[in-house]
Amino acid sequence: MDFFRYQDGELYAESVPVKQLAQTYGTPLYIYSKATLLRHVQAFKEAFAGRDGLVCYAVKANSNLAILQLLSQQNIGFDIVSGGELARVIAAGADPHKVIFSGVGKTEEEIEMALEAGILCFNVESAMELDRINLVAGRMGKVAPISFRINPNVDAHTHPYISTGLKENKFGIPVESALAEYQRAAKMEHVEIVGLDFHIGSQLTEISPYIDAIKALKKLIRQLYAAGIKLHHLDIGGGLGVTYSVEAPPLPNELLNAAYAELEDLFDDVGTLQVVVEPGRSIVANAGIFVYKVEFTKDNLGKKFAIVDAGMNDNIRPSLYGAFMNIITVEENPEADLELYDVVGPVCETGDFQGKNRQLRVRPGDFLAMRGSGAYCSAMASQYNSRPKCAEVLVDGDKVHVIRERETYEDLWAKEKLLEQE
Ligand SMILES: Cc1ncc(COP(=O)(O)O)c(C=O)c1O
Ligand SMILES: N[C@@H](CCCC[NH3+])C(=O)O
Repeated sequence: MDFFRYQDGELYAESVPVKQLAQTYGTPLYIYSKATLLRHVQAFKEAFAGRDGLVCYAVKANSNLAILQLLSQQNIGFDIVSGGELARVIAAGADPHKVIFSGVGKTEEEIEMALEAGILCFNVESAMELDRINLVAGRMGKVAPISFRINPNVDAHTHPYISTGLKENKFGIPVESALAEYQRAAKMEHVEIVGLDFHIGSQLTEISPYIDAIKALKKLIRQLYAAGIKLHHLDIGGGLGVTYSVEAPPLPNELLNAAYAELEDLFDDVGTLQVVVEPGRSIVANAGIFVYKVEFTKDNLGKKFAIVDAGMNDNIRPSLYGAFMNIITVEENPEADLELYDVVGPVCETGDFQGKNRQLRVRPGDFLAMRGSGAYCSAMASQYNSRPKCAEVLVDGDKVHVIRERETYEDLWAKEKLLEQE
C-alpha cells in the first residue's frame, strides 16, 4: 500500500490531507510517513529470513533525530561517516555496539569519539587510516575493532557521482593490496580484525554489480583464511535503488537471496559469516515527499516556468545530479490548462530547478508534491541565499509530529559574530 495516495482528487499522507499540512506548517515542507519507514525496515529484516544479519541504516540519507530514534527502536544498527552522525545516533538512543563507521577521512577526534562510544567496527579505507586508528586506540589503552572497505573495481551502473566501487573512486583499498593490509593489521596491538566490507555505489537498480563484487572478494576471503585471518562479518554495503520514475530495482529479499546463493560455497568452506547491509535510500526515499507552493507562473516567449517557494538549497538532487524526481499536484486541478513547465526555485542560479519539462495543471497558490524525497534531500539542504532550512513533519495515521521546526531568520546568523566596535 502506498501511504501517499490520492483520495477524492486530493493527496493524502497516511490519513492527513497534504494541503492541510502545507497550510498548517508552511512550505516548503518535508512530510514523512511513519508506516512507510517501518515497512521498509521490516522488509530488510525479513530479507534475512532468520539468517545471521545486521541492518545498519546509512545515516547520511536522512539524519533527522526523530527518524533515527524511530529506526533505533526497531533494533537496527547505523552506518555513520562522521563524528556528527555518531553524536546524532547516540542522541537518538542507538546501541553503539551496532554502529559501523565508514568514510575516507576519519580524524583523530572522530576515532577517539567512536572508541569511547564502543562502536561495532571501523570500516578502514586506507593504510594511513589503519595506522591512525592503531595509534589512537593505543593512546587510549583500547583495541579498535576494524574491517577493511575493499574497492572491488566493479561498475555499479549508476550516476558517476554516486559510484564508489571503481578504482578511480576515492573509496576503499584495492583488492590487490588487501591481503597485505590485513596481514599488517593482524600484527598490530591495538586493532582487532572483525570483518570485510564493500559499498560500490548508490541507486543500484540491478543485483549483478553486487554479485560481481562478492565474486571478486570471495577469493580474497579464502586467502585471508589460508593466512589464519578469520572474519566475523561480511558487509555488502548499501546502494539498493528506488523507483523515481520507471526504475524497477530489486527488493531487499531478492538482493539478499542472491548474495547468500553466491556466498554458499564460501560459507561451506570457511563457516557462515554474519552479513551486514548499509541501506539508506531504500529505507527513507519513498517514505518522504517534499511539498512546495507555486508562487508565480511565467511565460518567456513560449517557455513556461512554474516558480515555486523551494530552491536548490532545500533539495539539490535535481541540480547536482540532474536527478529526475516525480512532481505531482497536491490537488487534482482539472480547470487549469495542461502545460509544459520547468519547475524552478527562487535561488539566483540558472541550475536552480526541481524539474524540467513537466506536464502540469497549476495555478499560483497551488501546492506541488515531489515524490521520493525522504533520502538525500533534507539531509543535503543548505542555507544558500540566506534561506532558512524548512520544517519536517512525520505523519503517523492521523497524528502529525513536527520533527524539525522551520528555521527563523535569526537562526541563520546564530553562530556568527559582529565585529567588536573600537
Ligand atoms: C559507505 C556507505 N554505506 C551506505 C551508503 C548508503 O547508500 P544508499 O543510500 O544508496 O543505500 C552509502 C552511500 O552511498 C555509503 O557511502
Ligand atoms: N547524495 C546522493 C547519494 C550519495 C550516496 C552517498 N555515498 C543522491 O542524492 O543520490
